[in-house]
Amino acid sequence: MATSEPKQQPWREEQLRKYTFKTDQIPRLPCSDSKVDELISLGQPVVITDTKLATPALKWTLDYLQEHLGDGDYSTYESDSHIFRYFDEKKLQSHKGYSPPMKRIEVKFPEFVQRVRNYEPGDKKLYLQQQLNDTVGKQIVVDFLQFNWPWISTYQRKNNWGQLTSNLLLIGMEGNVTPCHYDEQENLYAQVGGYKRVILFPPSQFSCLYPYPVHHPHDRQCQVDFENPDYERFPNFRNAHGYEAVLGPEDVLYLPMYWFHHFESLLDGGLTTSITFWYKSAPTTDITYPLKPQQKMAMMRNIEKMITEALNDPEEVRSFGPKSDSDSWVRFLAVVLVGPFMKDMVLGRYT
Ligand SMILES: CCC[C@@H](CC(=O)O)C(=O)C(=O)O
Ligand SMILES: [Zn+2]
Repeated sequence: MATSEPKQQPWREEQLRKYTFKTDQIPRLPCSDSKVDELISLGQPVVITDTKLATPALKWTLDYLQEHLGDGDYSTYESDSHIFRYFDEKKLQSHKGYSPPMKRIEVKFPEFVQRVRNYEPGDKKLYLQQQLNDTVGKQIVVDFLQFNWPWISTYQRKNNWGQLTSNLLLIGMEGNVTPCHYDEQENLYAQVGGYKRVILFPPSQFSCLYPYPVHHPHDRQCQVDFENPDYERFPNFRNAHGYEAVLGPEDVLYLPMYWFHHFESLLDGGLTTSITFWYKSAPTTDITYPLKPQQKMAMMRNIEKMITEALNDPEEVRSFGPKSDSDSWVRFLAVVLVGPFMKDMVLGRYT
């Protein structure tokens, strides 16, 4: 009997960036496997195959999209490096001195195509991140309506998720990195074109990942530079342990709310196309103790917001450095409540 040839891996190890932490594999299961339902209901990540979730989008090449997307403006980030760290433009107001490392521009799709195709080393890198809305051409609407909505609605219903809030079309250049961060919504992430590596960390590793303070423009984004970790400021990063997978066309990743994630388009892998399906989370019904790590993260966010609003002066909250000699609440809280909850909230983030 012919032995089944091990499936030829369509990418090479050297296409993955090298980091200091160890990782295990994210489970990869066919949608027919009942374990998929179990993992999603437990809020555990899983790569799901054979869903046909966004099959019509497999034909969304640059030429096809250029022909059918219409002449709307497309939100695109340009960066001097391969790093595309999200920033909240509304929070830039209270951080006058801070200039984010990338810029959001609005481009017509043909301009995006032209810049990507004529890219030369040294040019700014581009990452199109556009919400699919009613400005798209009718062929794209036809494709969109043919997504496997019955399948995805099953999970929305089974897990009591709220409404579908948005579908983001992501078109990235090879090597682009969306650095580690968390989101506050459930995400079924459809990989459509090219190969993307995803590295996840559970909410329980909050203390290893040091997200920016809530009022900072990089709220929810990790401060640790994975390519050059500062172990002085972020000693606990040594204990980070990730879960990873390389997503290919038709793979769907269930990315649970509050799970930290890093995405990279493979080196020398060409363009990547992905579509996110973000859902509001299920309402919290019964609070059981001990609290889940994601509930503690939500609590920390509320405390940080409360303190910042109460003090009404981000300077007082920003850091304990010698310059802020004010007897700030955060200093008081961090000294008085040195339990793990406050330590995780404060150390390496406000210190
Ligand atoms: C703007 C969204 C980017 C995406 C990661 C990536 O594909 O680069 C992500 O972080 C998510 O789907 O949550
Ligand atoms: Zn995200």
